[in-house]
Amino acid sequence: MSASIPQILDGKALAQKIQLELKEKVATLESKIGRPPGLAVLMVGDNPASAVYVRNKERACQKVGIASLGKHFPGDATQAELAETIKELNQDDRVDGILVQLPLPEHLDSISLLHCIHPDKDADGLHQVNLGKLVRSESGLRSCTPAGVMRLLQEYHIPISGKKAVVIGRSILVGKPVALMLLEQNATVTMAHSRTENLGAVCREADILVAAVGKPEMITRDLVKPGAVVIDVGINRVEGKEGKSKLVGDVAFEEVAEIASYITPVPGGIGPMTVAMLLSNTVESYRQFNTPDVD
Ligand SMILES: Nc1nc2c(c(=O)[nH]1)N[C@@H](CN(C=O)c1ccc(C(=O)N[C@@H](CCC(=O)O)C(=O)O)cc1)CN2
Repeated sequence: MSASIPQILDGKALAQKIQLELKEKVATLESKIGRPPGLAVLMVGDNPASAVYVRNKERACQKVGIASLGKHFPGDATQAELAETIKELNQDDRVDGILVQLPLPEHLDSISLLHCIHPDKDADGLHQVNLGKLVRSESGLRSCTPAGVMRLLQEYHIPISGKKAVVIGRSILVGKPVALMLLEQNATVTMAHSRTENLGAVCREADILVAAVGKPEMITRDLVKPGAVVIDVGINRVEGKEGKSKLVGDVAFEEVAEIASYITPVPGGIGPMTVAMLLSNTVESYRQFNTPDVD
């Protein structure tokens, strides 16, 4: 099946809708709980992209009524300093969600810091307990970008059960959890990566193709089955016209859009959904651990 007019999966619009719903939920819960939900984003150093994402998260928190209780550390902050701060935030009753903005400077061990976060406050869903729950299909906090992908597919009523899904990329942040979430919805999932032989043939099998490789416009038209649903998780800053920088995904959007049935844009696709799912996780922890009798 080929599709000449692909439907754009509008993550920006859906993220705004989710934020409005969360705002109402927070207003209702706050009157019962007596304080707003709190999210602590920990940022280390001055990575310019991270600074943009952290600012986006703080602005989104403000819109929804979540208190931003984050901290910005200098680039030479130590592992012990960060671990200590996370332990304090674990004990802080004003804080419902904690996240460590990635990537961290190279001298820090991100995995062991992620594991310092209490699993109930793990707004990023990257703690081993929450990843383990995902493996078992138990309810728990789910990582934000993969959860955003699934929510977008759900919103557009895209069938998943029985479909062939190919995920390119095997990171803990995106590739592995999104593959598990697609599997949970009964897709037949293949994970492709840098060592995959005949990547083109593997990709062309996909009814749902998720690109999470971090290589600008690597997925070209010849790698996509006509009629496929194409989800672009990549966010790459490249040089555009007149030396100005621009954002592109891992998918060559213009040419792939000619044959896809649905496609996510960059910007405006999965990026805003990541932030929406972070807020949703924070509000869910706030609700769950402060109103055990409220459904
Ligand atoms: N602890 C985490 N670190 C990182 C994550 C994560 O989920 N948890 N993901 C990415 C960055 N990220 C969130 O932190 C993120 C990336 C992009 C966007 C976004 O809204 N993008 C916009 C464009 C924004 C721009 O102008 O650059 C879009 O795609 O429309 C939000 C969050 C790595 N680190």
